[in-house]
Amino acid sequence: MKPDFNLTLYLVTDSGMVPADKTLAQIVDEAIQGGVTIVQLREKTADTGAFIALARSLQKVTKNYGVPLLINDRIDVALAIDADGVHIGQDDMSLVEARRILGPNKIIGMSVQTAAEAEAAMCDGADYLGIGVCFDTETKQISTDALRGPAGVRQVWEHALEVGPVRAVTIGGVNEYNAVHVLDYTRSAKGVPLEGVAVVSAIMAAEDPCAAAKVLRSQVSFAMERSWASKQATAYVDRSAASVCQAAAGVVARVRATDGARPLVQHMTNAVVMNDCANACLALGGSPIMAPAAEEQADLARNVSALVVNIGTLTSAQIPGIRAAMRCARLYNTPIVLDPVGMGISTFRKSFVYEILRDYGVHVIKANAGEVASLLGSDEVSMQGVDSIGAGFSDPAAAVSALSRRHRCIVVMTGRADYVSDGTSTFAVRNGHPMQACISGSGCMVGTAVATFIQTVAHEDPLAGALAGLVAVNVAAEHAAVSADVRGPGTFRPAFIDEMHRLSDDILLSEMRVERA
Ligand SMILES: Nc1ncnc2c1ncn2[C@@H]1O[C@H](COP(=O)(O)OP(=O)(O)OP(=O)(O)O)[C@@H](O)[C@H]1O
Ligand SMILES: Cc1ncsc1CCO
Repeated sequence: MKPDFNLTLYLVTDSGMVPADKTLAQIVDEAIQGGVTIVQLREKTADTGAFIALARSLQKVTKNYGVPLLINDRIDVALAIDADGVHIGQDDMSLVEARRILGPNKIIGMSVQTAAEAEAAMCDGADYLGIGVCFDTETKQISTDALRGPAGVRQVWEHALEVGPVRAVTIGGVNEYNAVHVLDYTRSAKGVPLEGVAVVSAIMAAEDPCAAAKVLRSQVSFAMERSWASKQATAYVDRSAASVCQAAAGVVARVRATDGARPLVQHMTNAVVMNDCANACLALGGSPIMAPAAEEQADLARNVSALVVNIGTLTSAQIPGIRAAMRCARLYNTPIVLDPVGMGISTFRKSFVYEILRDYGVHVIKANAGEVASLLGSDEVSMQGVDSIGAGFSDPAAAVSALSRRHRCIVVMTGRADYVSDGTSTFAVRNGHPMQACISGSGCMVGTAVATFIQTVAHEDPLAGALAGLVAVNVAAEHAAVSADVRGPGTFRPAFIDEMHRLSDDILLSEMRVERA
């Protein structure tokens, strides 16, 4: 009988990464203790005799734990040690040939980069697919025509699911920082996840392979059981406006009730709005920090409740800090709110936003209509600098829900009317005041407010968290605009902060104007 196998955490070995004071077998032993569920021995240069000896030494370890051992490429080595199976690439022996030699009781996996390769491998009887290359690595460079990043992996995976029953992992640059993003992002439209991730250097090159495997295993479990994408998969609920408003008011009540335990909101934001966003965060019940240095992100990240990434005044000097902040946020599963300010105005901004969405992923995109159009690759809405101009989308609800589905995140689109979507439920929000458009940064403050509130429900109900932030700011603006001492934008600005400070969940619930879109 073919052995049972579990693809949750798949280790591919690399002898070149073994330090002088250890053996490959020791590393594999430690990695299995940390949670590796299947091992592939990959040796590109070893002579046959040495390869077989190494395979035997690993087999002692894997057998001890009941973990399957697969041999990369070399069917002869697999036969010599009676391994559990083989993993073959597109340039190796054909799958049909391998199956003929190994028989029905061995596991045969195959590397695929395209939908056509996946389909062919399935038709030839592959037991699982290794879909890659997810991210470029030193050991594997993606071929120029292959699809890049988690979006490309998702496309291959969705096609494979249409072909028939299939099991798969993704491989290429996956590590403890991006595993949850990769697994969330690659879920099929119907929510079916890959079974796990395959890693090389994240474990092989780790100082402590057992600890590295433990973190990776817990990240995979998080993606399977606790992340919002995992819940979306089981409970795709189309919600009523009343229920989501109630939930949003509840979020505001929770944040404002936590005396002394304010959520720490880390901002990598623009120089124009930094001060306003810090004060808005405080007024709403959060605790702001603007810490841009790459060097301090690891120290800070453990205590951060939410991260805002706003590219309004992006410079290349800021990029390493933003990358470090996002990496750390991902490790702790901290919600990330992206404000792609003015992204359409330059290739510089656009390519950084694409990098963010590909390499880290975000929990919320907060953008005006021009920025949403740019993200969708649509020319329906134009920008002038950082402002969206014109009448907006003819079907704004379709635009936000398409963007939400594409990036598996909540989308908040601001403007005269605002729209919020989780890809299944989409709402129009009719609060706010034209005076908001007369001050710079009112959209950035929405991003801050979303981050301040979303942390309490980040992976439970991010739609309610995002809505809470949006309506809190907009209802405060309505109050501020009519206060006696406001005579124009200059006096509106401090009154706006005052009203954020005075806000209560009762006021919000009675004044929210939210409807299904
Ligand atoms: N005419 C309007 N009526 C009501 N509310 C408005 C109006 N214009 C903007 N707003 C509100 O102002 C906030 C910011 O929206 P806007 O689309 O102007 O953001 P933005 O372009 O990102 O702003 P900025 O770049 O200055 O931060 C949202 O909460 C929105 O509801
Ligand atoms: C005016 C301006 N320019 C870059 S960022 C910013 C603030 C509003 O987004």
